[in-house]
Amino acid sequence: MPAANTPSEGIQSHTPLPRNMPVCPVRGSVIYPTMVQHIDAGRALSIAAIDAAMNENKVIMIVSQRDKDLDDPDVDDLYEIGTACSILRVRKNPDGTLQMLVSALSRVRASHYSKGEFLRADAQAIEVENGESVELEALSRELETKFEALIQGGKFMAPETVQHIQNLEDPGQIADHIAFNMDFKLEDKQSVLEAVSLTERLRKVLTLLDAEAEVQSVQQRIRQQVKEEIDRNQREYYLREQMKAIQKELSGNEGEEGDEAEEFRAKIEKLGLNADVRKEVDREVNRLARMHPDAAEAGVIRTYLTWITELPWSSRSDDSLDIVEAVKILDEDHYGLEKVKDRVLEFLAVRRLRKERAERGEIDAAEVNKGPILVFTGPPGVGKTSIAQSIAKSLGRKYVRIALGGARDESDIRGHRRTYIGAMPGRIVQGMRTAGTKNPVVLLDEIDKLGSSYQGDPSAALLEVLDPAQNQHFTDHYLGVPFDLSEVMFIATANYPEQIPPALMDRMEVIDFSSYIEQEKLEIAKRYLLPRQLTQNGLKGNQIAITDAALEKLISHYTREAGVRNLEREIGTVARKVARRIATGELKRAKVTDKELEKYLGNARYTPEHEAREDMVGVSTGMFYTPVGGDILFIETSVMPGKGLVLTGQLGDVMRESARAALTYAKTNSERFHIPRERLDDSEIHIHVPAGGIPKEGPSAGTTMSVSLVSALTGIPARRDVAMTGEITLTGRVLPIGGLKEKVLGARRAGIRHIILPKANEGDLRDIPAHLRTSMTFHPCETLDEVLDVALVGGLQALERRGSTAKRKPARRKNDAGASA
Ligand SMILES: Nc1ncnc2c1ncn2[C@@H]1O[C@H](COP(=O)(O)OP(=O)(O)OP(=O)(O)O)[C@@H](O)[C@H]1O
Repeated sequence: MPAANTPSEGIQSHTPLPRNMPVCPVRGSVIYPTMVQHIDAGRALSIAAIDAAMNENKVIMIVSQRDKDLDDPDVDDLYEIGTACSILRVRKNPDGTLQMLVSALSRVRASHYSKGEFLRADAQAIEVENGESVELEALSRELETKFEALIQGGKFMAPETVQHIQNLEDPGQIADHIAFNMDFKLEDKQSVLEAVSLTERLRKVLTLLDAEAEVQSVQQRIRQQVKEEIDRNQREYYLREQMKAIQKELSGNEGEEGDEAEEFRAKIEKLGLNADVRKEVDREVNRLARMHPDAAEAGVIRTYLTWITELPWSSRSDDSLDIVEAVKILDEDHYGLEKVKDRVLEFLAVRRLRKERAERGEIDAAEVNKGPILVFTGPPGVGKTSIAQSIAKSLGRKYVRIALGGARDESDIRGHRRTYIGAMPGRIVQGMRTAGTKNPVVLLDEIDKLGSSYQGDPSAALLEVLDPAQNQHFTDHYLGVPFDLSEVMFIATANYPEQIPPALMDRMEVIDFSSYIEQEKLEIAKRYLLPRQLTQNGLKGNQIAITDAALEKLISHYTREAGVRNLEREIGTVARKVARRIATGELKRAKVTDKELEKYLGNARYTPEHEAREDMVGVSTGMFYTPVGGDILFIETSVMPGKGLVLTGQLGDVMRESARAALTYAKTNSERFHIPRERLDDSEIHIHVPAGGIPKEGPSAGTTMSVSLVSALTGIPARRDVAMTGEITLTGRVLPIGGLKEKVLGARRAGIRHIILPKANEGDLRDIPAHLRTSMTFHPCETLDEVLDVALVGGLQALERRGSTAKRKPARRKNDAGASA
């Protein structure tokens, strides 16, 4: 410890320092011994201190204030360690501020500050410890190397400063100068000043340089990355421009093709594609941009991109789930169909509740659309398609119909891969394009007409379309990227639900539409079809009146259908003809009565089948069902000399088997029915089912055949007012059949009042409108004996009675069908 207050380092080490000196606080910087520096002073407190120092021995303590924002620092705001400086020169600026040039003498520690007009300090020079020389040497070399590396690495420092530092020899000075010139934080600079031991000071500066080097390398890495990115962009831009120029040269036209890719890019930008899809699509655009516009491949890509840009990737319509409104719309567009409407409304109500729960966050949004797919089944023209349209209308959604009839390959649903010439997306994606939103109502029409072939089963692909767990990522082969179908509401239609592939059926809920009876058709015609046809044909309501009788005749004599499609067409024809007569001035208004119908539509096209005129031997009345509705048919049997069973009338295999079963039954019961053995053994039995060229199939004519056969063999006539249906077994049991409702409606239309049906079908009678049910008599039967009891004139008793008379004379026959027997 020196006895006097002698500077321990510095240029004027011989000059003793005063024990008390004025203090000039500085902000944000630290001055180290041996430096010569300009200091600007503007604050009154600094100016006063400088003045005082000049009047004393020109020594002043320069010290940093801890907070550089303080204008008038107090004693506690100053660091304890500062630098004693000798003032070399002071210059007064015109604005009253001072500039002084100081030479830093020594690190000093203030043991006490006092504040008056300015600050003063009792300060003591700090003895610097040199430390071990080898270590010092090592540290000092390391410091020089690090500093140089930093400068080499691009750290900016004025060249003359760098040179000055490199010329210094004293390690302490080197450390000080580096600390002064680098942009270290104030606390770090102060800590270098406060480091009393030289080795500690060097270590501190080394650490700070290390941190600086770290920052520098990160900076460099960032710079490099930015540069590479810019380079790549520039390179791509440059290449693209070159390519455009080359294409322009080759094609001789003004760069349209480059613009084409740009146009696609702009459209794609707006589609809201997810990242994966976007990547794939961008790749195709880039390929297109690189290609000659006339190249065949370019055409393929162009078509692909057009498809992509026209699909609804993110646009959707808002659902309106207002049930009251839905009821209104369904009623407005459709007569009757109460059960169907109820089910549709329930379905909408469930959706609405689910949507509300999803909005409250109680269930996942994806759950809203879950649930069975509705499938509307029933004959053509009963309103399946049009009610689906009304559902879309009431939901405020777009509507598209996708025809599935005849779809035989997987590619019909899923499209062809783009490698095929003329490849196209499948019907689903085509439908989505037509819809233009991602949440339309999609009607999958005729789902029962899906075929299958060696090229894959379309129903498997359809399964994916309808499965909520999979259809979010439905992949069409042509698009090659997933398309989200999860928001679509699918509804299917089918004429024959039993022909829907079972796997699909599992996911569906059947809503059955049955055929209309005459009365319903009349109402639909009056309320919906007629007004619509009038408008379509430019007629006003008062220009034409069609009487109810005319409409009834139209229904019975000009159409034969379960629905009302042909009826509408025929009404349209009448309306058109009337319109023509009005337009030519021939008429002002027309009244169409049933008598006049022929004038407009020509001769009646159908004569409805009516119950037979009388009870006949060998002729029984059956019922059948086709897609156009139910009707009756007659089965005739005649027995003549000869051998074997002859069946005519375009009968299918199953129906032929029914006939054989009926014969076997008759044979096994021949004794009971008093049928002579020789009549069975030496006769040709001919069963004929008339009614033109209509092919007939199915087991349900079993009872009718048996009645016809037994009647022909026994000579007991069958009742004309009884129609029947039912499958039979060899032992004479009666088994259930399908389509009962349609069959009964058909029979009723033909004027029949007694129906024999299998006991097991009794429950189906519920589907028949009550007013029809009460006006008819139903005979549920379990055995053929019961059937014969109802169907034969006189019932089973007649058979037994006949036993006593048969041997004497054959029964009198009333018709020619059995005449030759
Ligand atoms: N109950 C009804 N009320 C009013 N109009 C009806 C009703 N039922 C059917 N129609 C009308 O009959 C026509 C045919 O109906 P639609 O096309 O919906 O039949 P469909 O059952 O879908 O037949 P397909 O199975 O052949 O597709 C439509 O114009 C429809 O508006």
